[in-house]
Amino acid sequence: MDIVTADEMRQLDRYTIDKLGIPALTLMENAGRAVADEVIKLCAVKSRASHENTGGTARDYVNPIRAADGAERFREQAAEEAIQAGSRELPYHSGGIRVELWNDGRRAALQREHWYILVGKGNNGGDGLVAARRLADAGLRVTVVYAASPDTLRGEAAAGRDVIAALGIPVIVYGRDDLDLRDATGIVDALLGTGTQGPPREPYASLIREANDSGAPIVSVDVPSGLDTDTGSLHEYCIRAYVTVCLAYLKRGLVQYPGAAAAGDVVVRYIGIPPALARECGVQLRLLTRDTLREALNVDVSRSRVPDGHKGTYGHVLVAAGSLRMSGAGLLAARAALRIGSGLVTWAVPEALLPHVIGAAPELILAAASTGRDGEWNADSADELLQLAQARDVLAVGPGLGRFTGDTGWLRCLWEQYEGPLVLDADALNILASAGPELDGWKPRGAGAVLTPHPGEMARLLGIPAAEVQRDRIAYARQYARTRGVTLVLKGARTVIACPDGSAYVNTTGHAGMATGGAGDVLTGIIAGLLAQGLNTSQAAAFGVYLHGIAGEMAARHRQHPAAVVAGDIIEAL
Ligand SMILES: NC(=O)C1=CN([C@@H]2O[C@H](COP(=O)(O)OP(=O)(O)OC[C@H]3O[C@@H](n4cnc5c(N)ncnc54)[C@H](O)[C@@H]3O)[C@@H](O)[C@H]2O)[C@@H](O)CC1
Ligand SMILES: [K+]
Repeated sequence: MDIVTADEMRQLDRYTIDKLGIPALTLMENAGRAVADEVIKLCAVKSRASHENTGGTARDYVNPIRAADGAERFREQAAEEAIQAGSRELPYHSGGIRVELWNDGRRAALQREHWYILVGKGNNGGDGLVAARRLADAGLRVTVVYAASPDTLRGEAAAGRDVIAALGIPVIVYGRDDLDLRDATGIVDALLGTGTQGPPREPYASLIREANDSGAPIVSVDVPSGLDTDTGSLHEYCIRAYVTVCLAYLKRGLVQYPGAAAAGDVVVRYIGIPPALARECGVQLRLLTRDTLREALNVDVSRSRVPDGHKGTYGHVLVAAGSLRMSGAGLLAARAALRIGSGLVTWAVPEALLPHVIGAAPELILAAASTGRDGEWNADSADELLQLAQARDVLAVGPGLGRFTGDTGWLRCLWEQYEGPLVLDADALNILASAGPELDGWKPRGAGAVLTPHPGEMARLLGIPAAEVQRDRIAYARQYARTRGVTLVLKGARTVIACPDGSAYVNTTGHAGMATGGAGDVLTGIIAGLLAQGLNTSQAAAFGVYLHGIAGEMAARHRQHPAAVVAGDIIEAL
């Protein structure tokens, strides 16, 4: 699934209308139909909820986990339906008549619904007007609320306005007529879409506040009004949607927090814009799903092993991590590299640490590196590590490393002289950050490097505040990956994987329970282990992040609560 900016969406709209000749009105009709479909589905959930459990809300019946990885689940569900629809078994051949209008049983429930359709003056409002008409046809009570005088609507939206008037659907003009949303059983937010410029101005801001305060479930058209479509940050006034019906392609703001939370469940609907168009037009950002891994990244997600393989077939990882005070970080990374299927894993530690870790994981090969002051790492160990690394397929550096005198030169030596792929995490990233502009003089790496910063480390790498990184995670991750020629994994909810060629992926697996000490060290080990098994840096980073999240989900099920998950559980779930 492709993810676009508002600007890219406008270009794709224009191309579809001007070059392919699909009329704008057709796109708008499809968009409005998609919105009306979701409203009717929501009404069905609500009526089932009140039937099954008086006092329950619709929210109780929608699995909240869907919000976290909803897009993929929805897609899988759609695929299942498509397979069923394509079944070769013919359902009947009686020559009977099937009437596919609104079925009467459902109509009775729908007649109890009163939905307010909040309409802005652009095309987002136009989509809302189509939805209003279709919902009225389905039997719902519908009131259209214009944010601005209906005379200001133009083009297709104006055509929608005229149909609403001709049908006699009740209309309120905000500011001119009284609005009371207390009897709303639901609200469609068609105020602002991808054409939004800056924070919502009046009267949009007040309408957004009133809609949120009403407590009625809100279905947003395309994006919640008040969301920054390109970054996922929220303006002061922003709709809190129950469902967002996103049109044609996912928008960036819907897949990054806090926008992802404001959007509720996101449903992406086809409206007539060819799905392949985004990629043909150069869009390089995708949601990370099994399909993406298979099709865009060419990853064998079934992880098949050759029947006559031996441990050499699956690679040898060298992990340089852990110190006297933080030996566990190195152990977690090394164990994860084993559990993901590496043939062999060597864990290198300062000599002083070695006696303490013997036997910690009998499957590991241990190697001693020369020890510095207080038993920590020493800059002299670079040559020893290079020696060890020569016979190994990947070098992972950083978890629990600590800082030491001469560490910049030490890391530069590994960066420039080790010929295999590198994975850098934690203190290795802090060393990079402190190298500052000196980095420009480091030789580019042939075999590539994967950097796995959390927002704080990313902020240090860029020399900007962490809050600024979080404001536009996708842009910062891509910019760094391109300029430094590395694969960058920006961790956090909805991890971003940015590749040196400009392509990038947004992950949806995992959960907030994985915000626990050592989870990042496990990810480092997973990525290193996948590299050792022959994946390239983009494949290993993307597949590693995806699997790490799935393992976290499995661990949460096993522990019966996300908060109970610890890093070691993620390794066991692998
Ligand atoms: N042909 C197309 O371009 C299609 C567009 N579609 C819909 O159209 C939307 C984009 O439509 P538009 O480009 O007309 O833009 P919008 O409908 O998102 O909003 C633009 C309108 O809002 C006003 N506005 C912008 N920023 C504002 C702010 N901060 N406060 C108050 N008012 C503000 C502008 O003056 C303009 O009138 C999409 O999100 C989608 O819902 C769909 O109908 C599919 C086809
Ligand atoms: K909207």
